[in-house]
Amino acid sequence: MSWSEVPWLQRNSPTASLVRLCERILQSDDLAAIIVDIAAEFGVSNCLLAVRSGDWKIVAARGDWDGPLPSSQLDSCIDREAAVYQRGRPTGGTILTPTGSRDQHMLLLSGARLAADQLADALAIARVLGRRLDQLGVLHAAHRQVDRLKATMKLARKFAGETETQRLLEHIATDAARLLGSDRASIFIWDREQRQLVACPALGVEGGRLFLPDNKGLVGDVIHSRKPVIVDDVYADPRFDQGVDKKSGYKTRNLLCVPLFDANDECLGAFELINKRSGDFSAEDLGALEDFAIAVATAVTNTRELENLVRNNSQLSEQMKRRSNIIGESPAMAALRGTIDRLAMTDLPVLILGESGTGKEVAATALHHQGSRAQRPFVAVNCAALTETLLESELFGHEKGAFTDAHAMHIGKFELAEGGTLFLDEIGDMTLGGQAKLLRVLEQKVITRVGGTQPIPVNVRVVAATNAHLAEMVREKKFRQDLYFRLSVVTLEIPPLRDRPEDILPLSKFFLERFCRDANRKLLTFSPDAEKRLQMHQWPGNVRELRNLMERIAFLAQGARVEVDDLAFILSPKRSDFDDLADGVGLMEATSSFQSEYIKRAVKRMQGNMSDAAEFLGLHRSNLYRKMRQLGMEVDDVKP
Ligand SMILES: Nc1ncnc2c1ncn2[C@@H]1O[C@H](COP(=O)(O)OP(=O)(O)OP(=O)(O)O)[C@@H](O)[C@H]1O
Repeated sequence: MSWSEVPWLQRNSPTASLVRLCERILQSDDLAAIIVDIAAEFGVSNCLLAVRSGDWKIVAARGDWDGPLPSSQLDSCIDREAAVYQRGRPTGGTILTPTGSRDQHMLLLSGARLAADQLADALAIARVLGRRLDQLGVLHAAHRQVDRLKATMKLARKFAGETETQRLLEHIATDAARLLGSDRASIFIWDREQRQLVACPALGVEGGRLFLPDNKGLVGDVIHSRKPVIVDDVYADPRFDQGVDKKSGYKTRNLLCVPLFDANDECLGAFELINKRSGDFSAEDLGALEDFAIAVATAVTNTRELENLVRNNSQLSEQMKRRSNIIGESPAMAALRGTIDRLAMTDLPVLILGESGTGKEVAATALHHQGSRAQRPFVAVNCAALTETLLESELFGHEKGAFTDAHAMHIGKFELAEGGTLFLDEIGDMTLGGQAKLLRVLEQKVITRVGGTQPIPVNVRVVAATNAHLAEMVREKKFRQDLYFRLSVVTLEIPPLRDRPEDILPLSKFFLERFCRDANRKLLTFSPDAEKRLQMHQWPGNVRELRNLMERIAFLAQGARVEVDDLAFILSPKRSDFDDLADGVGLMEATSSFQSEYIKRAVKRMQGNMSDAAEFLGLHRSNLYRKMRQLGMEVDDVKP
């Protein structure tokens, strides 16, 4: 049997047209058309669909309802779930019937020929209409949710491009208020350390930011309970903090507030909408704001991380810049600074030579920071610390699976230094195989990761350094001549500290100040004897030794002034000045030897000025000459 053969639908069946009407109602989503259809079926001039939303409101109508809606009768029908027939209105009979919809709709029919026996039919049709209204409600809510999610996704993409938290929060607030039909929106970021909430943007408040204690108000409640709130009348809610309205001069009526969670489910703060443009906030608004909050939390976390990175990066480069200050008053250091000034803006390869600890890396960082590559990375590699295979993967990187331990792809130092400077320290320790590979990259300016095939172009300035005698190594064929020429287009030579005594005190004071700051103590000074002692030391470990000594003094010295005893304890004669004295000599001979050496250094420090040297040694000038004669020394022996 087909549907059209069902007896209820046959022409002579009293129910046929009602069943057909039910069918049309259940298929239509046009409420106005449904109401017209119902009016026609019942032969009435007026047909109304009304909803109880606070007061009664007309949703759809056919004809004009004469007079106000009979609110109390409608209330009574809904509450009793009963339909009524009334006679006596000027237009004839009236039927009021509940639809049974979730949102409490009533169907009203009125017409001259409307009879009491149509009540049952009207109630049945109203129930079918009620079902359809519920279905349409769900459908419309789903459509609205899809639209909102689309809009949220679009905004999330926009937020993802934002790099500053403050600007991001302002965009979010404006977009959220617009999307959810409310007057204002605010985001509260929870500063747990300070136990406060930072509201942003806080419109009407100077600076656009408002600081509130985190245990007050509805927002305080939301972040601690981790649950959202909807409040229809905030002034009737004891949790509401009226102080905010007083500060901003804005009157809050109702609000919706949801917590913001990051990916680890940590509460970041709260998101609040204030004053819905029409009516109160609904459960649907809550769902929408919660969806929106997910995108907001992700965007806020990302921007904050980015800001931290940028801050750390600029702190680091500031730190690097400070570290690249070349301290020293000797002519050698003045010349070095001048050469670096001239070289910094070029891309010429530079080879820095000097004993260990003389400041070769400091010179390399100064070259980087004073040049056009300063905003790009400075990457240092210690070539001595790496075997040939490791060096290759360290410099050029490797692809995943390139060798047994290559569990993941690894970016090499050349790629990391892109646009910046690569500092190859201890270049003299690189194997000949490593040198060949490095030379090829320097010539072609292209690298290939170990295990890879793709050539990757690199734009890197190379600065190399060594404490080895590279030219000698070239002669001995331990270092490739072609690489030597490529690296040493310009050579900077940093003299050992013992050959630039003018730098000892400025460096000592510079480091002592830095380490006193680190040790959180008042700046220490040197006694005149301590200064002399520092200047007489040979500094075999160069500036690094001096730096380490100052660090220990800053943390260990007990008085407010560094005395010679503080140094005697650290600058043990065994370790330095006396190393070069012959072993196994008698005390007299050793003493004479020490005195000769000491006098020689004093004269050298004073650049050959015998009066200054005598003063430095605490002797009268004539006594100095006498002493020298006693020791068998000639003036020409000691003059530099
Ligand atoms: N002229 C200088 N001004 C300020 N600090 C310096 C100076 N020279 C060296 N230093 C400091 O001394 C220490 C050693 O310097 P650096 O590492 O540059 O020496 P290096 O010659 O590269 O040593 P190595 O050959 O052992 O690598 C560092 O802490 C550095 O900051």
